[in-house]
Amino acid sequence: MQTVEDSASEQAAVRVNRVSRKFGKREVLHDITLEVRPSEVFGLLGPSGSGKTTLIKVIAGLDKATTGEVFMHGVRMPNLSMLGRIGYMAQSDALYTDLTGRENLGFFASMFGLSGQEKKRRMEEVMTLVNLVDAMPRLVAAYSGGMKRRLSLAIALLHQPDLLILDEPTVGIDPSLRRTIWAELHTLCAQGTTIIVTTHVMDEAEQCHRLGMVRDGYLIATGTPAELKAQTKAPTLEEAFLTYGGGRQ
Ligand SMILES: Nc1ncnc2c1ncn2[C@@H]1O[C@H](COP(=O)(O)OP(=O)(O)OP(=O)(O)O)[C@@H](O)[C@H]1O
Repeated sequence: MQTVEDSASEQAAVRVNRVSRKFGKREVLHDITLEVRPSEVFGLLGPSGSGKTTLIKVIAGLDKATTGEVFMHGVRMPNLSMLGRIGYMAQSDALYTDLTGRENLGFFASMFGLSGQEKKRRMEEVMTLVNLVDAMPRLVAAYSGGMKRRLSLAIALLHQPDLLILDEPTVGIDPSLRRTIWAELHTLCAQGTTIIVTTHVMDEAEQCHRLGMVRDGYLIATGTPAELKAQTKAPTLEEAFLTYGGGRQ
């Protein structure tokens, strides 16, 4: 049976409804409600330790809210078929370092149910995207930090997810490749992918369609970068953040 909440959530790619998360007695997410619209890049902006990773883990179904709920296209999460439509890239790379890049990709591609020509084609496509084709035969142990990030991103994209959740995807990646990756995120978005990305870098936050500002486990503001600056009369997002967070009188 559908509840009123469920039907309201159908408009949103993701709806987070009054989510709190406690670790022991300590609450690190406080009553968070937000909506991510289909085909937008939604950024979660906040300093280290503010709760961004915890929130996206709850959204991705990797962690459970203590109270509250998450819906994806109106379906209450976690839901097995919806989980298969999510691509998740964690902050620390979950890679097999004693395998090559190609072997890592092949392993995850098989896990996602890809096989034959399609598997080969997708592996080439995602590695071209992150500029790692030449490194495919090399052991991941010999990759730099940035290369591992790019391989992790390639893996998250393999099964063409509807919802891509990226935890600080461009840490350790040089500015020119960072631009390429952001351009690709916008292309994916234009093709219908919804993207949630965490960042504490202001110039990346500027590239998101909408932002949720997170501080000390509270969602302190949501809006487009332009709206957030206009509402606070701040020239930069950083100043807007400080204004919302109570850092400026
Ligand atoms: N498994 C856990 N057990 C206890 N506390 C935790 C756990 N995971 C996260 N926390 C705490 O929750 C708070 C939010 O952490 P979280 O990793 O979500 O922040 P973040 O904004 O993603 O930070 P960063 O940008 O450094 O990753 C922190 O105070 C952290 O210590």
